[in-house]
Order: sequence, then structure tokens, then C-alpha cells
Amino acid sequence: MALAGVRVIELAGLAPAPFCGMILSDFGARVIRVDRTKVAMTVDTQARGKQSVALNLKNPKGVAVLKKLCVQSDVVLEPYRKGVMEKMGLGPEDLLKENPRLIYARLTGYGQSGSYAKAAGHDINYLAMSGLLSMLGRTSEKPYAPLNLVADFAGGGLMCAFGIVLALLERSRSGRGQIIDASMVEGAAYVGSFMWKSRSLGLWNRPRGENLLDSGAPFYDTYRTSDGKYMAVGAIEPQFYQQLIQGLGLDDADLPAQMSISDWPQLRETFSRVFATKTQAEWSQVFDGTDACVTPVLSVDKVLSHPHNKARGSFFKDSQGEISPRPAPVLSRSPAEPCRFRDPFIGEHTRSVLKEYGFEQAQIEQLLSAGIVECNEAKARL
Ligand SMILES: C[C@H](CCC[C@H](C)C(=O)SCCNC(=O)CCNC(=O)[C@H](O)C(C)(C)COP(=O)(O)OP(=O)(O)OC[C@H]1O[C@@H](n2cnc3c(N)ncnc32)[C@H](O)[C@@H]1OP(=O)(O)O)[C@H]1CC[C@H]2[C@@H]3[C@H](O)C[C@@H]4C[C@H](O)CC[C@]4(C)[C@H]3C[C@H](O)[C@]12C
Repeated sequence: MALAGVRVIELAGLAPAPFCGMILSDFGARVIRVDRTKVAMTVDTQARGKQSVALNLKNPKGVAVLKKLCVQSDVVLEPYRKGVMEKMGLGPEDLLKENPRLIYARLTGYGQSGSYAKAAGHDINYLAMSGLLSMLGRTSEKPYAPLNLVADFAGGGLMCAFGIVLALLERSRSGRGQIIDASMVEGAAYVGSFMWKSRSLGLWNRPRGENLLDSGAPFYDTYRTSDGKYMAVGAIEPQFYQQLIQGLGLDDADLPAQMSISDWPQLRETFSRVFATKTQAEWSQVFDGTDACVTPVLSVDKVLSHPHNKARGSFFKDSQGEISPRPAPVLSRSPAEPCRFRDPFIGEHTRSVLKEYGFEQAQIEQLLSAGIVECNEAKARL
């Protein structure tokens, strides 16, 4: 796999950093998640392929253990508020001094500088600060955050993984590590570059929800079917729009022009009325194999069985029977191979990892009995 041989220490976080760690793990990196001690259950639902070491970083001996892990690693990924790592004596200066090849990835909401750097926040706040939230939502409604996909995952976890891969590539030439300041505000805004770069085209001149791609246009929207499901319509180009009209059984001569904005409400009503006459399966039959750009809105349970997804293996079931998306993109020679085994228990690999990283048996026992590290091998065997 592309990242085979890369060792990553991931400090346990909420959503974006776990996703970043999972991407690296899916593509072959060895990811060791450092969990807190005295925690019964992990909140990391993106732990695929990771190992877990439970370590008390409030104790200087715990800090020393982490340093030793980082000296022998390629990447450390930290998801805390600015200053937390420095307070524990684990800031970039401390760790890069001991391992100048280390890539030190800091995944935060607001970045390492600026007046918000130390403030708490979540996806919706970062999305708001990126400018993008102001553009999301239906006409005459308040701004609407699309789950926590944009800032946490696209602008946060994924962008941070991209930064790590870039830093690894650069290190192969320079031999030196570096610090990655991954701000979710900036990551989200960067993902949304198109919104800024396409303003001159007049794509976003109208109020929220009344533009071409924000559900303003009737040919770029979803429609309810007779069985209460939905179809997604993305027929922008005139030649594809024609196929939409044909599939709906409408006559172009009876309809206003596609780009007549003042007629969009009337056109939407017509489309809504027609889509409500057939089931989702019936509409799929009508549009499959055409270029009308009309697809069923699949539920997360149904994606696995759709013939297209099935043919490509786009989703898979793990050993627990859980459906997951296959890691993307697909590399021809060294594709990702997601681990199908269950996620680790907190501290499941403490003993084995410490041993591998050069701790003597007696040292490990001392750390265990002092509560500086915790081990959960027994739970794993149950
Ligand atoms: C699914 C829910 C998650 C939603 C995601 C949400 C939408 C997001 O947007 S996530 C993005 C959040 N932002 C960031 O990550 C930006 C960077 N980070 C921060 O800004 C902050 O870390 C923070 C704001 C996120 C949190 O601030 P906090 O003050 O808590 O922490 P920090 O200042 O960063 O300091 C960390 C302190 O921790 C110490 N530390 C760290 N490691 C160790 C260690 N190994 N040992 C000892 N100490 C350690 C460190 O020293 C710092 O200490 P100090 O403060 O003293 O300096 C989920 C959200 C909530 C979940 C639910 C909940 O947990 C309850 C249940 C739990 C159960 O197990 C499972 C079910 C739950 C219902 C659970 C379900 C879901 O997972 C959630 C709903």
C-alpha cells in the first residue's frame, strides 16, 4: 500500500483527527492511537486498522513514554486546542528536537494563530467562519450546515491527511520533518475555492437558495416520488436538460426556457407534479442509461445493493456487518486495503506497542502498576 512503513501517532480526538488517522491507516500507515487512561469507551468511530495505547499524559512519565514513541515515528497528529501540547512539554520544539524527521500535524478549528486560536468550536463554527455557511440553505431560510461534512471532514481530516502526505513527500527529498498547521476554517474555505473563483461568472449573484447550484434552479434539485423517496436532478447543460424533459414526458414547447430565472418557480412546480406520479424505482428505470443526470437518492443502507456500486465494490461490509465506503481514490498498483477486523479497545495494544518501541518488560510493568499506562488485552480476548 502507498503508505506502508509510515508510522503515525494519533492523539485521540473527536471527529476530524480520527478521520485523518483512518485515511492514513487505510492506505497502509501503521496508526497508533493514544487514548486517555480511565476511559471506559472510545468515541472514535473511525478507528479502522488502528492500534490503541492508553497513556496518562498528565503524568511526566506518561509524557516521556509518548516522546519515546514519537522519536521512532514519522508523524504525530494532535487535535487539541492551541497550547495544550506545549503545556504538556510535547510541543513541536520538544519533539522535533528529538526527531528532526518528525511530521508534526496540528489539526484545529482556527489554526495556531489569530484571536480565535484558543477558542472552543465545532464544525458549524468553522464553516461559518469560512464564509461557506452563508451560502448554504434554501431560499428565505436560515443558513444550513450539511451535517459536519465540510469543515470537520473535508476541510479538516482530509485536508490534514493531504498535508501529511505532502510533508512525507518533501521529507523524502530534504530528510527533514515540519509542522503542519491545519485549520478547519481554512481547509473548508480552500475546498470551497470554486465559490470565490466563480463569482465573476455571476453564479452566486442572487440570494441564498436562488442560484444555479444551491437548489435555486429546478433542474438542479431533488424531487419526491410517489413512494415517498427522492430523485436527484442535475441536468445543467442544455443537451442533458433536453433528456430530462423527454424522460419526464414533457414537451419543451409547453415549458418556459431553461434559463428563464423568473419562470423557475413554475418549472419546479411542473417537475414536482410529474415526479410525484411514479416510484423511485420506476423513475430510475426511466432515466438509467440516459444522460439526463437523474439518479435515485439512495439511503445509506441501500448504497451497497445498487448495481453500479455493487459492480465497483464501492461499499463493503466489515466483520461486524457494518457497511462502510471503500477508501477512495483507487490506486491501480497500490490500492488501499481497509482492515476488516473490529476496532481496537482502549489500551488493547499498550503492552505490545511499548515492547516493540523498546521498553523493557520491567519498565512496562512499572508503568502499568503506577497507572501511567493501561492495558486491555483481557477485554480483547473475550
Ligand atoms: C459525535 C460527536 C462529535 C461531534 C464532532 C463535532 C461536530 C466537531 O466539530 S469535532 C471538531 C472539534 N474541534 C476540534 O477538534 C478543534 C481542535 N480542538 C479543540 O478546539 C478542543 O480540543 C475542543 C474544543 C474540541 C475540546 O476542548 P477541551 O477543552 O475538551 O480540550 P482541549 O482544550 O483540547 O484539551 C485537551 C485536554 O485533554 C488532556 N489530554 C489529552 N490527552 C490526554 C491523555 N492521554 N491523558 C491525559 N490528559 C489528556 C490535555 O492535557 C488537555 O487538558 P487540559 O484541558 O487540562 O489542558 C461526539 C461529541 C461528544 C460525544 C458523546 C460524549 O462523549 C458522551 C458519550 C460518550 C460515550 O463513550 C459514547 C457516547 C457519547 C454520547 C458520545 C457520542 C459522540 O461520540 C459524541 C456526541
